[in-house]
Amino acid sequence: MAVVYRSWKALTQNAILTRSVSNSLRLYSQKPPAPVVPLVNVEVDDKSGVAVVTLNRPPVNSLNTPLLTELGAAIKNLEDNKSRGMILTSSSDTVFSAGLDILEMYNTPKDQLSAFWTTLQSTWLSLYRSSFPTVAAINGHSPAGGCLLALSCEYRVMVGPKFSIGLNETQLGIVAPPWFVICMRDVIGHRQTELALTTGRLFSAPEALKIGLIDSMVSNKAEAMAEAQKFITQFAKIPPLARKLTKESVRGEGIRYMEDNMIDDLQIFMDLVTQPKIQKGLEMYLATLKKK
Ligand SMILES: CCCCCC/C=C\CC(=O)SCCNC(=O)CCNC(=O)[C@H](O)C(C)(C)COP(=O)(O)OP(=O)(O)OC[C@H]1O[C@@H](n2cnc3c(N)ncnc32)[C@H](O)[C@@H]1OP(=O)(O)O
Repeated sequence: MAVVYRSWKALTQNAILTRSVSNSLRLYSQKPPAPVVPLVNVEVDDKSGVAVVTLNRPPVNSLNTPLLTELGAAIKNLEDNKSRGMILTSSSDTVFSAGLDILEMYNTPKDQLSAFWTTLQSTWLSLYRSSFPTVAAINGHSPAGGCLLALSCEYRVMVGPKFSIGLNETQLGIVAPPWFVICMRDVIGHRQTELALTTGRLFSAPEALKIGLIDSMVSNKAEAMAEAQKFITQFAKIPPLARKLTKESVRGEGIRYMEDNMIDDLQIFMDLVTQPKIQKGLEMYLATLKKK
Protein backbone atom coordinates (compact mmCIF):
# COMPACT_ATOMS: atom_id res chain seq x y z
CA MET A 1 0.00 0.00 0.00
CA ALA A 2 2.79 2.40 0.96
CA VAL A 3 4.32 1.80 -2.47
CA VAL A 4 1.08 2.58 -4.25
CA TYR A 5 0.67 5.75 -2.23
CA ARG A 6 4.26 6.87 -2.91
CA SER A 7 3.96 6.41 -6.65
CA TRP A 8 0.63 8.22 -6.66
CA LYS A 9 2.31 11.10 -4.85
CA ALA A 10 5.26 11.17 -7.23
CA LEU A 11 2.92 11.16 -10.18
CA THR A 12 0.87 14.08 -8.88
CA GLN A 13 3.96 16.09 -7.95
CA ASN A 14 5.43 15.60 -11.40
CA ALA A 15 2.23 16.58 -13.03
CA ILE A 16 1.87 19.66 -10.85
CA LEU A 17 5.25 20.92 -12.05
CA THR A 18 4.50 20.49 -15.71
CA ARG A 19 0.86 21.52 -16.06
CA SER A 20 -1.07 24.76 -15.72
CA VAL A 21 -2.02 26.05 -12.28
CA SER A 22 -5.68 25.12 -12.66
CA ASN A 23 -4.83 21.58 -13.74
CA SER A 24 -2.43 21.29 -10.82
CA LEU A 25 -5.07 22.33 -8.33
CA ARG A 26 -7.49 19.80 -9.74
CA LEU A 27 -4.90 17.03 -9.44
CA TYR A 28 -3.86 18.07 -5.99
CA SER A 29 -7.41 17.67 -4.75
CA GLN A 30 -7.48 14.03 -5.89
CA LYS A 31 -7.30 11.47 -3.10
CA PRO A 32 -4.91 8.52 -3.06
CA PRO A 33 -6.58 5.21 -3.97
CA ALA A 34 -8.56 3.72 -1.11
CA PRO A 35 -6.71 0.95 0.75
CA VAL A 36 -7.78 -2.58 -0.11
CA VAL A 37 -9.89 -3.70 2.85
CA PRO A 38 -10.67 -7.42 3.16
CA LEU A 39 -14.34 -8.28 2.85
CA VAL A 40 -13.85 -11.09 5.33
CA ASN A 41 -11.64 -10.82 8.42
CA VAL A 42 -10.28 -13.94 10.04
CA GLU A 43 -8.84 -13.92 13.55
CA VAL A 44 -7.72 -17.14 15.18
CA ASP A 45 -7.56 -17.23 18.96
CA ASP A 46 -4.11 -18.52 19.99
CA LYS A 47 -5.42 -20.37 23.02
CA SER A 48 -8.63 -22.00 21.82
CA GLY A 49 -7.72 -22.26 18.12
CA VAL A 50 -11.21 -20.98 17.28
CA ALA A 51 -11.47 -18.66 14.28
CA VAL A 52 -13.73 -15.63 14.23
CA VAL A 53 -14.73 -14.94 10.64
CA THR A 54 -16.24 -11.49 10.29
CA LEU A 55 -18.20 -10.38 7.23
CA ASN A 56 -17.05 -6.87 6.44
CA ARG A 57 -18.82 -5.41 3.45
CA PRO A 58 -20.58 -2.25 4.61
CA PRO A 59 -23.27 -1.18 4.74
CA VAL A 60 -25.20 -4.47 4.86
CA ASN A 61 -22.83 -7.35 4.00
CA SER A 62 -24.80 -8.16 0.87
CA LEU A 63 -23.23 -11.27 -0.63
CA ASN A 64 -21.56 -10.50 -3.94
CA THR A 65 -19.04 -12.65 -5.84
CA PRO A 66 -15.91 -11.14 -4.21
CA LEU A 67 -17.31 -11.51 -0.69
CA LEU A 68 -18.43 -15.09 -1.34
CA THR A 69 -15.04 -15.88 -2.88
CA GLU A 70 -13.21 -14.53 0.18
CA LEU A 71 -15.51 -16.41 2.52
CA GLY A 72 -14.95 -19.65 0.58
CA ALA A 73 -11.17 -19.12 0.69
CA ALA A 74 -11.28 -18.42 4.43
CA ILE A 75 -13.19 -21.65 5.06
CA LYS A 76 -10.76 -23.63 2.89
CA ASN A 77 -7.83 -22.17 4.77
CA LEU A 78 -9.38 -23.14 8.12
CA GLU A 79 -10.03 -26.62 6.74
CA ASP A 80 -6.40 -26.96 5.56
CA ASN A 81 -5.19 -25.84 8.99
CA LYS A 82 -7.45 -28.28 10.85
CA SER A 83 -9.32 -25.49 12.61
CA ARG A 84 -10.89 -26.16 16.01
CA GLY A 85 -14.00 -24.19 15.08
CA MET A 86 -15.40 -21.12 13.41
CA ILE A 87 -17.67 -18.33 14.56
CA LEU A 88 -19.30 -16.43 11.70
CA THR A 89 -20.33 -12.87 12.54
CA SER A 90 -20.55 -9.36 11.11
CA SER A 91 -18.65 -6.11 11.53
CA SER A 92 -21.96 -4.19 11.42
CA ASP A 93 -23.92 -3.44 14.59
CA THR A 94 -27.27 -3.90 12.89
CA VAL A 95 -26.93 -6.30 9.97
CA PHE A 96 -25.49 -9.83 9.93
CA SER A 97 -26.04 -10.07 6.17
CA ALA A 98 -28.74 -8.62 3.90
CA GLY A 99 -28.54 -11.78 1.79
CA LEU A 100 -27.52 -12.03 -1.81
CA ASP A 101 -26.49 -8.79 -3.43
CA ILE A 102 -29.46 -8.04 -5.65
CA LEU A 103 -27.21 -6.01 -7.92
CA GLU A 104 -25.44 -9.27 -8.82
CA MET A 105 -28.74 -10.62 -10.16
CA TYR A 106 -30.21 -7.51 -11.75
CA ASN A 107 -29.29 -6.65 -15.32
CA THR A 108 -26.13 -8.76 -15.10
CA PRO A 109 -24.29 -10.31 -18.09
CA LYS A 110 -24.75 -14.08 -18.21
CA ASP A 111 -21.11 -14.99 -17.53
CA GLN A 112 -21.08 -12.85 -14.37
CA LEU A 113 -24.43 -14.24 -13.28
CA SER A 114 -23.12 -17.76 -13.70
CA ALA A 115 -19.88 -16.98 -11.80
CA PHE A 116 -21.95 -15.46 -8.99
CA TRP A 117 -24.16 -18.51 -8.57
CA THR A 118 -21.37 -21.09 -8.83
CA THR A 119 -19.38 -19.15 -6.21
CA LEU A 120 -22.43 -19.17 -3.95
CA GLN A 121 -22.88 -22.92 -4.48
CA SER A 122 -19.27 -23.80 -3.69
CA THR A 123 -18.92 -21.46 -0.73
CA TRP A 124 -22.16 -22.75 0.71
CA LEU A 125 -21.03 -26.36 0.31
CA SER A 126 -17.69 -25.67 2.05
CA LEU A 127 -19.50 -24.04 4.96
CA TYR A 128 -22.27 -26.62 5.19
CA ARG A 129 -19.96 -29.65 5.18
CA SER A 130 -17.00 -28.10 7.04
CA SER A 131 -15.22 -30.62 9.26
CA PHE A 132 -14.91 -28.12 12.12
CA PRO A 133 -17.79 -26.90 14.32
CA THR A 134 -19.49 -23.72 13.09
CA VAL A 135 -21.57 -21.15 14.93
CA ALA A 136 -23.38 -18.10 13.55
CA ALA A 137 -23.21 -15.20 16.00
CA ILE A 138 -26.05 -13.25 14.38
CA ASN A 139 -25.54 -9.70 15.54
CA GLY A 140 -28.09 -8.02 13.26
CA HIS A 141 -30.77 -8.57 10.62
CA SER A 142 -30.34 -11.76 8.66
CA PRO A 143 -32.78 -12.06 5.75
CA ALA A 144 -32.62 -14.51 2.83
CA GLY A 145 -29.02 -15.44 1.94
CA GLY A 146 -27.97 -14.14 5.39
CA CYS A 147 -30.35 -16.64 6.96
CA LEU A 148 -28.95 -19.36 4.68
CA LEU A 149 -25.43 -18.73 6.00
CA ALA A 150 -26.72 -18.93 9.57
CA LEU A 151 -28.73 -22.09 8.87
CA SER A 152 -25.64 -23.73 7.38
CA CYS A 153 -23.79 -23.40 10.68
CA GLU A 154 -24.32 -25.93 13.48
CA TYR A 155 -25.55 -23.47 16.08
CA ARG A 156 -27.20 -20.05 15.94
CA VAL A 157 -27.02 -17.48 18.68
CA MET A 158 -28.76 -14.20 17.88
CA VAL A 159 -28.77 -10.75 19.41
CA GLY A 160 -32.36 -9.79 20.20
CA PRO A 161 -35.02 -8.80 20.37
CA LYS A 162 -35.07 -6.22 17.58
CA PHE A 163 -33.38 -7.99 14.66
CA SER A 164 -35.11 -10.29 12.18
CA ILE A 165 -34.22 -13.49 10.36
CA GLY A 166 -35.83 -15.69 7.73
CA LEU A 167 -36.00 -16.76 4.12
CA ASN A 168 -38.16 -14.02 2.58
CA GLU A 169 -37.59 -14.93 -1.09
CA THR A 170 -41.27 -15.39 -2.01
CA GLN A 171 -41.97 -11.84 -0.86
CA LEU A 172 -39.53 -10.71 -3.54
CA GLY A 173 -41.22 -12.89 -6.17
CA ILE A 174 -38.26 -15.29 -6.29
CA VAL A 175 -38.00 -18.89 -5.19
CA ALA A 176 -35.67 -20.35 -2.57
CA PRO A 177 -33.79 -23.24 -4.24
CA PRO A 178 -34.14 -26.78 -2.82
CA TRP A 179 -30.87 -26.59 -0.88
CA PHE A 180 -32.14 -23.50 0.96
CA VAL A 181 -35.29 -25.50 1.75
CA ILE A 182 -33.30 -28.50 3.02
CA CYS A 183 -31.24 -26.24 5.29
CA MET A 184 -34.33 -24.70 6.84
CA ARG A 185 -36.29 -27.94 7.04
CA ASP A 186 -33.44 -29.68 8.84
CA VAL A 187 -33.49 -26.96 11.48
CA ILE A 188 -37.20 -26.15 12.03
CA GLY A 189 -38.99 -29.14 10.49
CA HIS A 190 -41.25 -29.65 7.47
CA ARG A 191 -44.40 -27.91 8.69
CA GLN A 192 -42.75 -24.72 9.94
CA THR A 193 -40.59 -24.57 6.81
CA GLU A 194 -43.61 -24.77 4.53
CA LEU A 195 -45.32 -21.97 6.44
CA ALA A 196 -42.18 -19.84 6.64
CA LEU A 197 -41.22 -20.22 2.99
CA THR A 198 -44.61 -19.89 1.37
CA THR A 199 -45.25 -16.66 3.25
CA GLY A 200 -41.63 -15.47 2.99
CA ARG A 201 -41.84 -14.61 6.66
CA LEU A 202 -39.13 -12.75 8.53
CA PHE A 203 -39.12 -13.68 12.22
CA SER A 204 -38.16 -11.42 15.09
CA ALA A 205 -35.45 -12.98 17.27
CA PRO A 206 -37.96 -14.09 19.96
CA GLU A 207 -40.21 -15.64 17.28
CA ALA A 208 -37.20 -17.35 15.71
CA LEU A 209 -36.24 -18.76 19.10
CA LYS A 210 -39.75 -20.10 19.60
CA ILE A 211 -39.73 -22.15 16.38
CA GLY A 212 -36.08 -23.23 16.76
CA LEU A 213 -34.76 -21.14 13.87
CA ILE A 214 -32.17 -19.88 16.34
CA ASP A 215 -30.86 -21.81 19.33
CA SER A 216 -30.40 -18.93 21.69
CA MET A 217 -31.11 -15.22 22.07
CA VAL A 218 -28.74 -12.87 23.88
CA SER A 219 -28.66 -9.13 24.39
CA ASN A 220 -25.39 -8.11 22.77
CA LYS A 221 -22.54 -9.29 20.55
CA ALA A 222 -20.15 -9.99 23.44
CA GLU A 223 -22.66 -12.44 24.91
CA ALA A 224 -23.17 -13.99 21.49
CA MET A 225 -19.43 -14.53 21.06
CA ALA A 226 -19.09 -16.04 24.54
CA GLU A 227 -21.93 -18.46 23.90
CA ALA A 228 -20.52 -19.38 20.49
CA GLN A 229 -17.14 -20.17 22.08
CA LYS A 230 -18.89 -22.30 24.69
CA PHE A 231 -20.70 -24.30 22.00
CA ILE A 232 -17.43 -25.03 20.22
CA THR A 233 -15.56 -25.89 23.45
CA GLN A 234 -17.84 -28.90 24.03
CA PHE A 235 -16.21 -30.62 21.03
CA ALA A 236 -12.70 -30.42 22.48
CA LYS A 237 -12.83 -34.02 23.64
CA ILE A 238 -14.75 -35.49 20.71
CA PRO A 239 -12.50 -37.29 18.18
CA PRO A 240 -12.50 -34.96 15.13
CA LEU A 241 -12.83 -37.70 12.48
CA ALA A 242 -15.87 -39.24 14.18
CA ARG A 243 -17.40 -35.76 14.48
CA LYS A 244 -16.74 -34.91 10.84
CA LEU A 245 -18.15 -38.18 9.47
CA THR A 246 -21.21 -37.89 11.70
CA LYS A 247 -21.85 -34.33 10.53
CA GLU A 248 -21.52 -35.45 6.89
CA SER A 249 -23.94 -38.27 7.53
CA VAL A 250 -26.53 -36.01 9.21
CA ARG A 251 -26.16 -33.44 6.42
CA GLY A 252 -25.96 -36.06 3.66
CA GLU A 253 -29.13 -35.02 1.84
CA GLY A 254 -28.03 -31.40 1.39
CA ILE A 255 -24.46 -32.35 0.47
CA ARG A 256 -25.59 -34.95 -2.09
CA TYR A 257 -28.19 -32.58 -3.52
CA MET A 258 -25.51 -30.02 -4.29
CA GLU A 259 -22.90 -32.49 -5.51
CA ASP A 260 -25.37 -34.21 -7.86
CA ASN A 261 -27.24 -31.13 -9.08
CA MET A 262 -24.75 -28.26 -9.33
CA ILE A 263 -25.17 -27.82 -13.08
CA ASP A 264 -28.96 -28.24 -13.11
CA ASP A 265 -29.26 -25.89 -10.15
CA LEU A 266 -27.21 -23.28 -12.03
CA GLN A 267 -29.34 -23.72 -15.15
CA ILE A 268 -32.57 -23.32 -13.19
CA PHE A 269 -31.22 -20.18 -11.51
CA MET A 270 -30.12 -18.70 -14.85
CA ASP A 271 -33.44 -19.50 -16.54
CA LEU A 272 -35.46 -18.04 -13.67
CA VAL A 273 -33.49 -14.95 -12.86
CA THR A 274 -33.14 -13.79 -16.46
CA GLN A 275 -36.91 -13.84 -17.01
CA PRO A 276 -38.14 -10.28 -17.72
CA LYS A 277 -40.82 -10.64 -15.02
CA ILE A 278 -38.23 -11.55 -12.37
CA GLN A 279 -35.91 -8.77 -13.54
CA LYS A 280 -38.75 -6.27 -13.23
CA GLY A 281 -39.50 -7.57 -9.72
CA LEU A 282 -35.85 -7.18 -8.67
CA GLU A 283 -35.79 -3.66 -10.15
CA MET A 284 -38.87 -2.68 -8.15
CA TYR A 285 -37.50 -4.25 -4.96
CA LEU A 286 -34.20 -2.38 -5.35
CA ALA A 287 -36.14 0.84 -5.83
CA THR A 288 -38.11 0.29 -2.61
CA LEU A 289 -34.86 -0.38 -0.72
CA LYS A 290 -33.33 2.82 -2.07
CA LYS A 291 -36.44 4.89 -1.29
CA LYS A 292 -36.47 3.90 2.41
C1 LIG B 1 -34.83 -16.22 -9.13
C2 LIG B 1 -33.91 -17.32 -8.89
C3 LIG B 1 -33.74 -17.81 -7.49
C4 LIG B 1 -32.93 -16.88 -6.69
C5 LIG B 1 -32.78 -17.42 -5.33
C6 LIG B 1 -32.19 -16.35 -4.51
C7 LIG B 1 -32.04 -16.69 -3.16
C8 LIG B 1 -31.81 -15.77 -2.19
C9 LIG B 1 -32.10 -14.37 -2.49
C10 LIG B 1 -31.52 -13.31 -1.63
O1 LIG B 1 -30.75 -13.41 -0.71
S1 LIG B 1 -32.10 -11.86 -2.24
C11 LIG B 1 -31.72 -10.66 -1.03
C12 LIG B 1 -32.87 -10.54 -0.12
N1 LIG B 1 -32.55 -9.58 0.89
C13 LIG B 1 -33.45 -8.78 1.41
O2 LIG B 1 -34.63 -8.83 1.11
C14 LIG B 1 -32.96 -7.77 2.40
C15 LIG B 1 -32.99 -6.40 1.83
N2 LIG B 1 -32.44 -5.44 2.74
C16 LIG B 1 -33.07 -5.00 3.86
O3 LIG B 1 -34.15 -5.41 4.20
C17 LIG B 1 -32.36 -3.97 4.66
O4 LIG B 1 -31.34 -3.42 3.86
C18 LIG B 1 -31.76 -4.49 5.98
C19 LIG B 1 -30.90 -5.73 5.77
C20 LIG B 1 -32.89 -4.80 6.98
C21 LIG B 1 -30.86 -3.36 6.59
O5 LIG B 1 -31.60 -2.17 6.72
P1 LIG B 1 -30.84 -0.79 6.86
O6 LIG B 1 -31.88 0.24 7.11
O7 LIG B 1 -29.72 -0.92 7.82
O8 LIG B 1 -30.10 -0.56 5.46
P2 LIG B 1 -30.77 -0.06 4.10
O9 LIG B 1 -30.85 1.46 4.14
O10 LIG B 1 -32.01 -0.79 3.81
O11 LIG B 1 -29.68 -0.49 3.02
C22 LIG B 1 -28.43 0.18 2.89
C23 LIG B 1 -28.02 0.09 1.43
O12 LIG B 1 -27.84 -1.28 1.07
C24 LIG B 1 -28.68 -1.60 -0.04
N3 LIG B 1 -29.11 -3.01 0.10
C25 LIG B 1 -29.76 -3.56 1.14
N4 LIG B 1 -29.93 -4.88 0.94
C26 LIG B 1 -29.38 -5.17 -0.25
C27 LIG B 1 -29.23 -6.36 -1.02
N5 LIG B 1 -29.68 -7.56 -0.56
N6 LIG B 1 -28.62 -6.29 -2.20
C28 LIG B 1 -28.15 -5.11 -2.66
N7 LIG B 1 -28.26 -3.93 -2.00
C29 LIG B 1 -28.86 -3.98 -0.81
C30 LIG B 1 -29.83 -0.62 0.05
O13 LIG B 1 -30.45 -0.48 -1.19
C31 LIG B 1 -29.10 0.63 0.50
O14 LIG B 1 -28.47 1.15 -0.66
P3 LIG B 1 -28.25 2.73 -0.80
O15 LIG B 1 -29.62 3.36 -0.73
O16 LIG B 1 -27.38 3.13 0.34
O17 LIG B 1 -27.60 2.88 -2.14
